[in-house]
Amino acid sequence: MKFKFSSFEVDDGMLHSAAVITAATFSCLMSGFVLQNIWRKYIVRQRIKRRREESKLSIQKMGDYLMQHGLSVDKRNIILDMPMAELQRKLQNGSLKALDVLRAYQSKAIEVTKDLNCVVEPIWEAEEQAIACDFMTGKKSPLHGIPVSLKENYHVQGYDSTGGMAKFIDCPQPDDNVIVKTLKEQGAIPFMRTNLPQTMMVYESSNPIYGETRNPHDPKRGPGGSSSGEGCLIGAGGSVLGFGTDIGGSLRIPAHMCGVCCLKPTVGRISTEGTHEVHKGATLVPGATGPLSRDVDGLVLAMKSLLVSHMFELDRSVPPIPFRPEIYEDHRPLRIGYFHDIGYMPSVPACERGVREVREILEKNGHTLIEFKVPRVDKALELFAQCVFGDGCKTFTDALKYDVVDPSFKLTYFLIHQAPEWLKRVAGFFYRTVGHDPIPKKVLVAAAGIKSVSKWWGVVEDLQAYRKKFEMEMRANKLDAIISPGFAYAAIPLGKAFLTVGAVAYTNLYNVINYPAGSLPVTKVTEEDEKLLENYPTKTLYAKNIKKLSKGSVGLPINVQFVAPPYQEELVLRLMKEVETSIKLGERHS
Ligand SMILES: CCCCCCCCCCCCCCCCCC(=O)NCCO
Repeated sequence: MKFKFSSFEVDDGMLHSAAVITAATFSCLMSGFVLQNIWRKYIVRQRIKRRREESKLSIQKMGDYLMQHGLSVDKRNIILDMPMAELQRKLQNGSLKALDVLRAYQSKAIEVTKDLNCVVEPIWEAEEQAIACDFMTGKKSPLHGIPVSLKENYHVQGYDSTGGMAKFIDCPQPDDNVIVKTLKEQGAIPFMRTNLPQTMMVYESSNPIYGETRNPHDPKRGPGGSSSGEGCLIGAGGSVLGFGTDIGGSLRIPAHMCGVCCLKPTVGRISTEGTHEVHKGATLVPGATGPLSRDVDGLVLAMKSLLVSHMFELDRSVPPIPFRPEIYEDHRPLRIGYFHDIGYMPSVPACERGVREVREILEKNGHTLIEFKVPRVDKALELFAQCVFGDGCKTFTDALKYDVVDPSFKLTYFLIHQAPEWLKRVAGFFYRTVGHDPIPKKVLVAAAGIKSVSKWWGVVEDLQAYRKKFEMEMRANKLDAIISPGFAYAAIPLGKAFLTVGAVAYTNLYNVINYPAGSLPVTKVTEEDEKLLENYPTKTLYAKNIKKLSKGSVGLPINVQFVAPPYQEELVLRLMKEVETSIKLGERHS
């Protein structure tokens, strides 16, 4: 048979050859594509393996070095037991050497990371800096000789900031970030880099490069995240001051689960330049940087030392507001709002008791406590998801292309980041009908992305309206501050955070409204709390999971959050210090 096109004729044979050529080209392209994918994934796996080995080797080398140059156990333990104020005083008056303090903390950090895997690598330049500190004469800077640990996503010259993602291996940072520069200028010695979960958008603690960090109070449980390594290292006594980041609770969740203090400042109060975030462009609910410490004095010292002209000069977007001692040291009685339940899922009995006990302390100290109802938490959660996943999670999926997805991140990655919108809707339907919870659907649909600029502007308006509503509620009650649970529950078994992820509402609320929030350890889970857990209401799927996963948590730390309007960090710290002092006095008298 012959086909006649306008100027030439095509017979069967030609048609057949064309089909064969097309099929061959197509299968070549397909196999090329498949082979390229396999090759890329292979290269990535090799890169991950090499980086992991380098990290282990560097930690081991530091351990070996300390065997020869370390301190005696007694001397080391005396230093490690010092609260921040005493450590600072002794370094200032010269009765402690910076090098001894560094060696004490290096050796403790290397010791605890063997079991807990909280350190990703030591910062080798620390030794040189400590020696320089000890040779210094004249007036000492406030952080003189204080070792500080840094979450891995803080840019440090010469080191990678991977955020647990293979794509960023072998990209050494050209410079220290603004906080690191300011800390060094103030005499601090960055000495360890700490672990985090892959992408940092989960409150788990594992990534394929550096592995899984465990809880210092129960290694079968997670330390929270994403500043997992910081919470764990400080909680285990291997660091006295550290720094992390927080977009939805990543400073406060690990602080709560590991029993340490932290402060998430208002975004803008201190510099956020030079930290690795996957979705830096999502500025409506941006990431905060902030300190974690063993005690409130550590947080105060960190803030005083950072809020100085050096930082304001390095990052001119930061308003030059120095630390205001007049607010921190004020004794004026305050009106403080409190809640135990975000209005979405109740906090477990231990967390509720934590807030109750802090309330009693504050009332005894002369403050007025008023019950506060959080305005529409479903809206806050939806806004959070719209703001951080507004691109339909493309930034996240691009960052993880060819990467190994960590087992602890797989469900989040699949359902929130990768699934097509129809599947998100089906999952949302499941949560609503079987899980008796309408909120996940809103979050999942939000994570499918904002479809137009006008819809995006609508989100901006909604966010502004929600922030105003919150402010008006506080004004209506004439509130100066708020206290609320450190989180919905204490540390749960490793890898299970996704099953309870709605609990993030307890922390990300304060990111959505951009209020400074501190977290303070106030109690531990008791046998009585465990008994009361039996009556924990389990209306939703999340609540059922919380009840199940919270069993066996006696002895785990419980924190309370302290919150104030934007730029009132000093007020937050004042209240935290007041409660910390009262708890210590109470312990001494009991
Ligand atoms: C399956 C749907 C669940 C919907 C309900 C819950 C909302 C979940 C929102 C997504 C989870 C985000 C967790 C964030 C953890 C902390 C992140 C953070 O602060 N990162 C800091 C990065 O520097």
